[in-house]
Amino acid sequence: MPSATMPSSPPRDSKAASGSTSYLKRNRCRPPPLEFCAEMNANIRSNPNLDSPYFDLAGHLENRAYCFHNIVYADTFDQTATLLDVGVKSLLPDFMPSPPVSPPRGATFSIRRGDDKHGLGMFAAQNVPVGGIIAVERPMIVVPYIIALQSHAEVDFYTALLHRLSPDAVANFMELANCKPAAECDMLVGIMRTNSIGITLNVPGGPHPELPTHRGIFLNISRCNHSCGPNARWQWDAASFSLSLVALRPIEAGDEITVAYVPPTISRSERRAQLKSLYNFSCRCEFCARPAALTSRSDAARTELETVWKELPSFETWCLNSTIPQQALIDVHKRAVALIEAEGLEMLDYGKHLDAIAMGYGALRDVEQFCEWACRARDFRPPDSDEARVLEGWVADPETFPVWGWRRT
Ligand SMILES: C[S@@+](CC[C@H](N)C(=O)[O-])C[C@H]1O[C@@H](n2cnc3c(N)ncnc32)[C@H](O)[C@@H]1O
Repeated sequence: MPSATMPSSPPRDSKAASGSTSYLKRNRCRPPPLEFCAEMNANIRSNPNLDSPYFDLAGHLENRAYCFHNIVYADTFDQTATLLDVGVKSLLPDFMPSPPVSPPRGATFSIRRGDDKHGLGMFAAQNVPVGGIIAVERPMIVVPYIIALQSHAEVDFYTALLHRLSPDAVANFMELANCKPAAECDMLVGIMRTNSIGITLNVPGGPHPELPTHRGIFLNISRCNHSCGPNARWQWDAASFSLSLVALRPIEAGDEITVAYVPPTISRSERRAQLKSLYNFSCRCEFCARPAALTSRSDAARTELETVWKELPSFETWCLNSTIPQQALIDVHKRAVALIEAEGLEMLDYGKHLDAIAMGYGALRDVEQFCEWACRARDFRPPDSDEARVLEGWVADPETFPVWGWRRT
């Protein structure tokens, strides 16, 4: 039953809003019932984001104590309300520094309704080049990815976290989408599950590799709808506690900005099943809407992209072993580039494939092809990035490429 009593106006000068911490009693972290542990263990072990194939809830809970804590920033008065493991909190700095990147001047996006009935979405307000920053945002709420208490307590945490934020922030949170039916969970839990984005904090996991992994709510970036061939990706910077939204393809003013909610290399039917179970929608992106005849080709292309790196010789091996055909490396990367472009999957190592092709031609002393592919690799990077500068230098003088002509013939 939905039961959240919303904090209508948390006092601005309250203890909560000042960033001080209040510790949850350790005895609340006692292991929950066995069936609950077994269910959590199975979920966490199979979650690729957590990389914890041996997760054990009881072990994770041992000595775990949480605190509420407001993160404050050097460059803004905004605050982030967090629920953190006490040990994790003790490792974070008092003030988070400014983000390493910032979006260009002027409005870069708007949040509005599109034509395709996905509810609200994020739309580009100006043209954005590949690698361009669309938005940079601090989270409003951060909680551990695994809150190691019984699920019925979750709503109490979210209510307490909202009490630590301004009334405007709370109102904005309450307007976020909720894809979960009331019978399944409380509204606050539904909003968290619909909108939170996985982030990793700058703390060691030690015996609990899942410990640094958290979920964050970002009021603007959480509005991005899903596409199975997204034109943008998230880039989390743990040092400044900021999330950037980066263009994967040139985006024109007015285009919808999309990200991938589920791994794009699984088949169309698996993607749709995951989206339905996690976010309760039937995907209507342009890739899902392709005619059925193209679906099996698309599934095969995505599977091939997932395995491509495993089947490749390393660049060094290819350089030094003349029995490996000259084109063996370059052709495989070119095929990957073609598949990525056809499937709209620039999020899958597109830049690394372009680099590898340029490097292959550099090792073969092919000036023309080297420059062509190094330019493509450069153009995929943000214009003022270190990577773009290095590639630019090689294009200007190919022989400065460190392994120029290394391929044995
Ligand atoms: C994180 S919210 C995204 C913002 C949301 N559209 C809103 O109005 O705030 C996720 C929800 O957006 C909708 N959505 C996102 N991508 C979609 C897609 N490709 N096809 C259909 N619905 C989509 C679904 O209702 C999903 O549960």
